[in-house]
Amino acid sequence: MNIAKVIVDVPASSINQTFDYKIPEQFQDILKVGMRVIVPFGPRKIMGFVVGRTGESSFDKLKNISDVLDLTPVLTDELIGLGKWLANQTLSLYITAFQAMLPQVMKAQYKKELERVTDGPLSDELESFFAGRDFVAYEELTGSAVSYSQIQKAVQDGDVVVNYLVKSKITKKHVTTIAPNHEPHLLEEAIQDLSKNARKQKELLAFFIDNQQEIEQSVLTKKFNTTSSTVKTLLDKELLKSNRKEIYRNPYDDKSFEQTTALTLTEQQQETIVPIQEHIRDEKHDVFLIHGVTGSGKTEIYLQAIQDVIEKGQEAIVLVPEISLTPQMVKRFKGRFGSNVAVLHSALSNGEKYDEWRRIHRKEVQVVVGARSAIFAPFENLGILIIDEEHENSYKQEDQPRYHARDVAIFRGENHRCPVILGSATPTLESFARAQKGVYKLATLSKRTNEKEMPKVNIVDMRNELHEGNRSMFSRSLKENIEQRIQRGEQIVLLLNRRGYSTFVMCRDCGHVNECPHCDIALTYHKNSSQLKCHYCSYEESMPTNCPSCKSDLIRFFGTGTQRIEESLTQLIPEARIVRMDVDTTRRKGSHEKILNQFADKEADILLGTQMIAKGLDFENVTLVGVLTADSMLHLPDFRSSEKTFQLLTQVSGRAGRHDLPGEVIIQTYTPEHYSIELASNYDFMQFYKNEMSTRKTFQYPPYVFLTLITVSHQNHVTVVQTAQRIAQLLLNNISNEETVVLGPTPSPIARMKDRYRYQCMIKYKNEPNLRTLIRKIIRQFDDEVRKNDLLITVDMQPYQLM
Ligand SMILES: Nc1ncnc2c1ncn2[C@@H]1O[C@H](COP(=O)(O)OP(=O)(O)OP(=O)(O)O)[C@@H](O)[C@H]1O
Ligand SMILES: [Zn+2]
Ligand SMILES: [Zn+2]
Repeated sequence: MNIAKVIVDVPASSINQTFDYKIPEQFQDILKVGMRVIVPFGPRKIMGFVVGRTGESSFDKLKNISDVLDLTPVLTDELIGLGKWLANQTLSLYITAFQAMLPQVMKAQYKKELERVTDGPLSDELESFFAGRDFVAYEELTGSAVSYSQIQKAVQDGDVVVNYLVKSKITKKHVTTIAPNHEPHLLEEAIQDLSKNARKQKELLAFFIDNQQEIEQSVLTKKFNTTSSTVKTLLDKELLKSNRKEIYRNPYDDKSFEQTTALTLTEQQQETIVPIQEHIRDEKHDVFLIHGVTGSGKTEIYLQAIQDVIEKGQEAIVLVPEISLTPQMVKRFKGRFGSNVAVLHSALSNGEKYDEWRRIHRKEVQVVVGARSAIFAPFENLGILIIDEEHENSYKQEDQPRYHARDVAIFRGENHRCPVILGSATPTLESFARAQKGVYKLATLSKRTNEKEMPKVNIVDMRNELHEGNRSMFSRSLKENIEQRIQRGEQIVLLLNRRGYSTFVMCRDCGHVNECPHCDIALTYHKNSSQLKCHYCSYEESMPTNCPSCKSDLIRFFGTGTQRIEESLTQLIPEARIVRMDVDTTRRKGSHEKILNQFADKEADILLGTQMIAKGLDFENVTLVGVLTADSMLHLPDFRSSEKTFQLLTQVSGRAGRHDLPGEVIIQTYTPEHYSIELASNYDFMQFYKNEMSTRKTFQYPPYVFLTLITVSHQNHVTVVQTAQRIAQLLLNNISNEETVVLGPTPSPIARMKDRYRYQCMIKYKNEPNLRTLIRKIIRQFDDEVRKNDLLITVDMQPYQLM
């Protein structure tokens, strides 16, 4: 078995297969499947994953593995299988799938360097380039006096060689600790011997006479307001000793979480958890959909099911949407399971993510709570997988591999023979339809745990407000209610539904709109910097004073940003204390938490924000929720826009009256008669489900059909159109079912992005078993153009973002 099968780090479909390498003598005992290795590939050395070992190969003249990067496998057998499945499901490359399962820092970095291998003289330019060094980074060539042809010649002559290096980015964090090296009485003597001037040295020694334990060097120097050189002097004299050790970057101080214990479950919770517990006990797989209203105690069910799993010695993965990975959610898991929990989300630094991953990899924790990619946690004995807020779009990755975490969870649940739990107050139509058919097991929690009524929802028709002369963003009723709550010392959550909205700049005379020169989209106005920015390609320009088209100075910005709402709210209700939460105010690390703490400490009356305030938050003093414009999302070119509106309104309403004080919700809208708004105000999920299902049936959208989206992009408009047409034709000629529909090619909703034109084809089908094979075959025909001509073809087997 001295041959390794390796998936190499070359992202090209022609290389998407295993390559055989000989395992040299010195690695034969240590090399295991799932480890990363360095292998020669053409003239280069690159990273690869070992996915198998074998005794024979159909190739002779195998090259040797150059080096082994890991001491223990980073991919388990299960994850290797999962990676292959994922690549096939999403039509991506094996290497891309494997890399998606590991922390970012484990991706290899490649570097080229030039090495001087002759002692003899080189040309003058080369001598001064090497300047006495044997190795020089390849990048230094640019800007030097040496031409590429000179280098080429030196390489041909054998004077210089090009080395290809594989570097791993991984950094481990170390701390240095200091401890006394002698008994206290000896330190006492040492103090006597020190010169008068060595005041700091004496202080340090005196400290260690009383404290025999080790202390971090940085803590020590800070405590005595001194530098590391003082410490070094004492180390040199061997009075103190130092120790360097590796530590984990732990973004959470586990001790600071108040411990909680299991609550006595309500009757509905009990009915829900029993079958889940049976599945855990019997090691049986099934998917459970918990449809539970906001505040019905879904999280408590997760916690108690996980407790069972832990006691069995097994492991649990919990996915929560990125934006609800708030300190509140983390607190609930850390509060119950303490340091047995690893947390993975995007606000962590790459180093922190890597350290959390290693705690999982080394089996130092049994629970991981995280965003989408935490579904790949390298546990080997899973007892449960949970996806909270299963309707959230962030579970779908919008980049290769374009997977949905729900599918991965179910795949792993089958592997490990354990239950998968999907929870939501507003399940997706897809999941709910499966539960109705009995594919998933449905559990319903219709009541809040405290038996409180759901907050009453009032709809305000903003057209009436306009008729009666109120042109502000705030209806009279919302204004009065806000004032009343402030007087009572209660708090308010205000949601600005900003999707599909932006603050764009338009000329009032000629209607000119400032657009990005590289993308087909209006620029967004940013007040702080007085800049216009593109949200797709980060192009910027300063706010013009005159219209670029007609020179009029009546150029103004339109639309509604949270910042503007805050300003007009302050004018309207001067006594209101407002905290704002949106992408601008939460960019810095920790700011999210700071804003929420401020609000929890009642330093503000109003929490004003975008989607990110709609879920997960639980503040007992919030008695009013206001939605400023419920319909801004309804008219987007997306068949899910009604569903998303219903979900958002239901979620945000759930923030009110969660505790003793009764809650109320005010929804402002221009289309009060729309069923998703009306039914959300009655918390009528079932009716919404029925209405929406019949719409989907009429227009043939999921869950009645499957969709596949193929997008083509290129700088040249003609190339894009022709390629898209050819793809559409090939699809039409080869599909097997006459019910299958190929739509397009049509320009994508954003028809140009970053100077690239975009066209798309949509395939709607019920039964097309060979579609993946067919698409792979079609795309392979464009391989050359993709490689040489910078053509881009992307396939999404389960599109969510139709923009
Ligand atoms: N059995 C119980 N007895 C008493 N209180 C409970 C019980 N279960 C949950 N709670 C409390 O009820 C509140 C709501 O529960 P939880 O947050 O678990 O609900 P949820 O369904 O996850 O809510 P949401 O979907 O709105 O986030 C929490 O404050 C929780 O501590
Ligand atoms: Zn103009
Ligand atoms: Zn742009």
